[in-house]
Amino acid sequence: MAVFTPLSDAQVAAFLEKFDVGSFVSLKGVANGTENSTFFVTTDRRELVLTLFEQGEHAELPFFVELLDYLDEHRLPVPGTIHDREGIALHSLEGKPALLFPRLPGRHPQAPNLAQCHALGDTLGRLHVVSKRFPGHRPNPRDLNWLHVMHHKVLSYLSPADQTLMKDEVDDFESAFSQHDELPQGALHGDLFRDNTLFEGDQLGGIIDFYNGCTGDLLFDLAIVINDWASNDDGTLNAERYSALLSAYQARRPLTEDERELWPTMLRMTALRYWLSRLLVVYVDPPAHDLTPHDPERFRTILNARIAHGALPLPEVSA
Ligand SMILES: Nc1ncnc2c1ncn2[C@@H]1O[C@H](COP(=O)(O)OP(=O)(O)OP(=O)(O)O)[C@@H](O)[C@H]1O
Ligand SMILES: N[C@@H](CCO)C(=O)O
Repeated sequence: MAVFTPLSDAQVAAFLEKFDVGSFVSLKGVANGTENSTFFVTTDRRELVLTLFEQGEHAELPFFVELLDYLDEHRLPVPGTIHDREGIALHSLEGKPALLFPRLPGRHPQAPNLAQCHALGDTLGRLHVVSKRFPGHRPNPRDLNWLHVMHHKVLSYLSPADQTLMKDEVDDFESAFSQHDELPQGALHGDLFRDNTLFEGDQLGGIIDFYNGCTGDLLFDLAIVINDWASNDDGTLNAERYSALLSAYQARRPLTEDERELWPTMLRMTALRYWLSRLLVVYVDPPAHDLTPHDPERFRTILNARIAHGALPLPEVSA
């Protein structure tokens, strides 16, 4: 149950009075989610989501508000924050930072079909086109520097073969990236897994959970998406989902020559990023709550598959 800070109906009813969203009708804690307390709130006018921030750098919340509002203004399907009557989005409730959002329609796809992959590729391409001009700045906290520093913390928990695998990969990434100029930059979602999207049928109703949002290599975001959305159970790439997603993405933003060259490396680097972050949660910095952590093995499998088979060819960009 991902409600770490319970709220009463009366508290939420009083909170809503600051906003022009109608009167409180009901409140329901949201069971999924692992980081923040999330509630579905119904008023006599609309459906809302109330999020209390339980962890992380609260100083970074204004960045997330600006990013969500910027993307919402550019007609991306994201929950732009709801501002109160004085224009303020970020509030405090029960001593925790609090944000109010529209509730977006849809469900997380477990096994995305090709139309859903196409829809996600198209929207991510549009998002990256507009996010290049986003004025905010938050360096990617899970970039190669982070991998370099943090992988040392988990080595002692790994088999000798996995230690070698992880060290060799980080060396390879450093060597590959040092041979290229800076890749195209912009704002990233930073964690665009299936469970951070909402679909109604084949229609993408929303992209949520921007709390890994940052600025950096756009290719990093795309590689995270491909590893989660287009991997088979054995970690190999699923050619149909891969092609549907990347064709749609590249119709909006064709990859540059440097990005095409670094693509197989970026797929491996983002696989290792999740292998490592999940290992850190299991061994080094377990959360206070008892929710089951995500399985690190999944991303070791994906990494090994990328090493064994490389990336599939990128689809041709139609002129
Ligand atoms: N704007 C929204 N519209 C509809 N549903 C939402 C919205 N925001 C959050 N949710 C629902 O609440 C759940 C938890 O939200 P969120 O992913 O932001 O929480 P979290 O604790 O950061 O979780 P995670 O483990 O994914 O990091 C989502 O899986 C989704 O079902
Ligand atoms: N999407 C992340 C968890 C949330 O950051 C993972 O699958 O490890």
